[in-house]
Amino acid sequence: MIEIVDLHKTFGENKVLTGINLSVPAGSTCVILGGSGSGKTVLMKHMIGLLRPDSGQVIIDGEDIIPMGVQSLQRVRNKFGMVFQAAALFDSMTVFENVAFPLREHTHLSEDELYAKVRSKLDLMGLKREVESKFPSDLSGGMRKRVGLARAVVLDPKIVLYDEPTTGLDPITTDYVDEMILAAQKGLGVTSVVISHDISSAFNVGDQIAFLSKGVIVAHGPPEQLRESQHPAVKVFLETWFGKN
Ligand SMILES: Nc1ncnc2c1ncn2[C@@H]1O[C@H](COP(=O)(O)OP(=O)(O)OP(=O)(O)O)[C@@H](O)[C@H]1O
Repeated sequence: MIEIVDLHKTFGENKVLTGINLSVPAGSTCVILGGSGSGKTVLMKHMIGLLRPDSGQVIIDGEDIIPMGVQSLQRVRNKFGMVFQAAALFDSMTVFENVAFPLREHTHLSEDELYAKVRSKLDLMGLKREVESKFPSDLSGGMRKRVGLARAVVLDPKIVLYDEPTTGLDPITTDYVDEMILAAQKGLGVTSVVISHDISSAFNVGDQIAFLSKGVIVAHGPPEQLRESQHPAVKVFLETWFGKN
């Protein structure tokens, strides 16, 4: 579903990506793990065409998006749902209207159809009817995340990108969010890319983990395989978690 081929990106003197190769099969969840400033967000922005590389290819669902013009790029972007670190909900809208917003913008569904669609996504995220009329400020951080995720999948995207979905959350809420990511994968069959520096969460949700260090992916594979990696950057990073257990 996503194929990154020899991707390079430099900002001034700062060589951020120096030959990224990554393949994310349809229906799988790939976690991109790496330290602060290692280029995770820059890599994700290339996947939706928000940044243009110096060289390399970004192939989404069989199409290289790099040479694309604005219209074609927009068509490909419609295949994506995004979940940001801050849930980025509209504070002045109810939960229902937040989740309905992309449908009102991009479809011509009747109110009944729209309600059914919103309800099915809220169900998927375990959000009950009484939550629909609440405002984001009335919800806990974990609930806001779930509403954000319901909104991200309401247009039935093929791919969902999560930018540090568990940063700043307590361990129980983090587990909740992990479950929601898995629910979206299993319930909707989406392909997911999760940017994280949360090792526990990465091992919970990832079919594949790609470890980014100094502009390249130095280890990539199922979680158990990553744990065995002998790459020094991976070892040091994982020891901060597994070393304590
Ligand atoms: N638009 C930009 N212009 C110039 N430099 C940028 C730009 N975007 C990112 N960078 C630089 O690219 C590097 C990688 O940044 P990026 O945000 O991808 O890191 P990250 O791995 O997501 O880190 P974190 O986990 O802290 O969010 C940093 O040195 C950052 O300063």
